Amino acid sequence: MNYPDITLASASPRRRELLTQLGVRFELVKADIDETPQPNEAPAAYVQRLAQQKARAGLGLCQQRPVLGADTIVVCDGAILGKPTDFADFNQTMQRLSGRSHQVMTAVALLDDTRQLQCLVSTLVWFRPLTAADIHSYWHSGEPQDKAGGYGIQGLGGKFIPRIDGSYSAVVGLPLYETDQLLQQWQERA
Ligand SMILES: Cc1cn([C@H]2C[C@H](O)[C@@H](COP(=O)(O)OP(=O)(O)OP(=O)(O)O)O2)c(=O)[nH]c1=O
Repeated sequence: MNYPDITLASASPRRRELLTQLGVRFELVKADIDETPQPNEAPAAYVQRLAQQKARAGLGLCQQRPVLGADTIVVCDGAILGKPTDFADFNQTMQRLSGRSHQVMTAVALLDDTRQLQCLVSTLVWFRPLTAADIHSYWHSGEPQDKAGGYGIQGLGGKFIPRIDGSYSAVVGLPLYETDQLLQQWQERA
């Protein structure tokens, strides 16, 4: 595939692996941004703003390549469930997700000084009912700590998930189909 060479503005090993899976040639920069939601900011607006800000922050650090930034959030009843701050926070999140469905939103932004392309992918994820023992042992596995919503579908967390409706790779952190489309669109209009 004829993709542009890009910069990935991300510290996430999952995003790196998914982009490699597509066969994209990229360099890495780490874009540190403030992830605080604005007052009354809707989840879809928030996740798109963060993806753009990560890409923008990367622009200053790269050598004239388009920069890709992405953000993933877990949304339940309109509330954004971020990375767990401690066990109490994680426990609350798991109680909320237990035995029902929620949304995972991933936004991707691809930009340089003159152009910007972006997409938003929303996936429904179902959790089976969780016991207190499930929640404790999952926390102590060490997996939830750096993950939006406190779980990883690609890891141990997958055993709680009987079904999804949408994009598996988007839940992990970077939607393969939509990212391919963005990169192709970028190249076509280069
Ligand atoms: C829901 C879910 C999230 N996640 C991950 C994807 C993201 O890496 C992380 C969400 O946090 P993000 O803030 O989107 O990303 P990040 O901080 O890991 O990386 P960066 O901002 O540098 O690109 O949670 C999974 O790995 N599996 C899952 O099932």
